[in-house]
Amino acid sequence: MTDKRPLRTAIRAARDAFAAAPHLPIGVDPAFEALLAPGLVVASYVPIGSEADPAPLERAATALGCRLALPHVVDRATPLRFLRWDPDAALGSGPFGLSQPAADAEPLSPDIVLTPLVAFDRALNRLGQGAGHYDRAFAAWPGARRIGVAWSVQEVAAIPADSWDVPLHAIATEREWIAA
Ligand SMILES: Nc1nc2c(c(=O)[nH]1)N(C=O)[C@@H](CNc1ccc(C(=O)N[C@@H](CCC(=O)O)C(=O)O)cc1)CN2
Ligand SMILES: Nc1ncnc2c1ncn2[C@@H]1O[C@H](COP(=O)(O)OP(=O)(O)OP(=O)(O)O)[C@@H](O)[C@H]1O
Repeated sequence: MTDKRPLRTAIRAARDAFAAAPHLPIGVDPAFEALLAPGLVVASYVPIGSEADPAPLERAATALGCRLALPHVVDRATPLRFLRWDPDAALGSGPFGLSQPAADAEPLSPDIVLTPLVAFDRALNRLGQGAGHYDRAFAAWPGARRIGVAWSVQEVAAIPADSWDVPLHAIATEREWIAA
């Protein structure tokens, strides 16, 4: 397996520089809206640092009657859970600087997973934080649509993929919707 750490370091730096300058928000493509329907569970995330902000996609989802969930993590080793998120409810603080619902919020099974990432390629491979939280969630909910959310500068020529890496169905950036 290739060492993914140098790539993470380089792309995090590019992401920090991008986010520090004026930029467009993440776009809401009609192909994303076409996935939405009343009652579906859309798992989103609260960005940390310079991560892409999925808020425009969350607004599209709630406008079309979807319910929102957020990941809840305990530590690197424990699989994440998706817990119900009422956008009016206060969030607590979790590990890694995360904001997340209280541990006793209702667990939900996601239909669509808005997925944070460090780097992506045009073959829809994704590189994450290295804890395997999303790779394990994708294995646990194979029926969910996996939508990466990223700034365009996070694109690389090719992600070194491992056997457990699960490709995304599409990626939303501030410039384009990338799908197979
Ligand atoms: N916003 C957000 N929420 C998320 C994730 C994520 O990547 N982004 N996760 C994705 O799995 C899960 C949390 N898992 C995480 C696992 C490891 C690290 C981590 O090692 N962070 C680095 C700093 C990263 C940076 O500088 O950008 C660290 O703490 O050293 C973060 C989150 C669920 N929620
Ligand atoms: N389905 C799985 N079941 C158990 N462990 C897994 C699974 N998928 C990945 N892992 C473990 O997670 C660890 C991290 O993997 P990797 O470096 O590919 O994470 P990543 O691409 O940064 O993704 P993530 O955002 O999901 O953390 C690896 O040690 C791997 O063994």
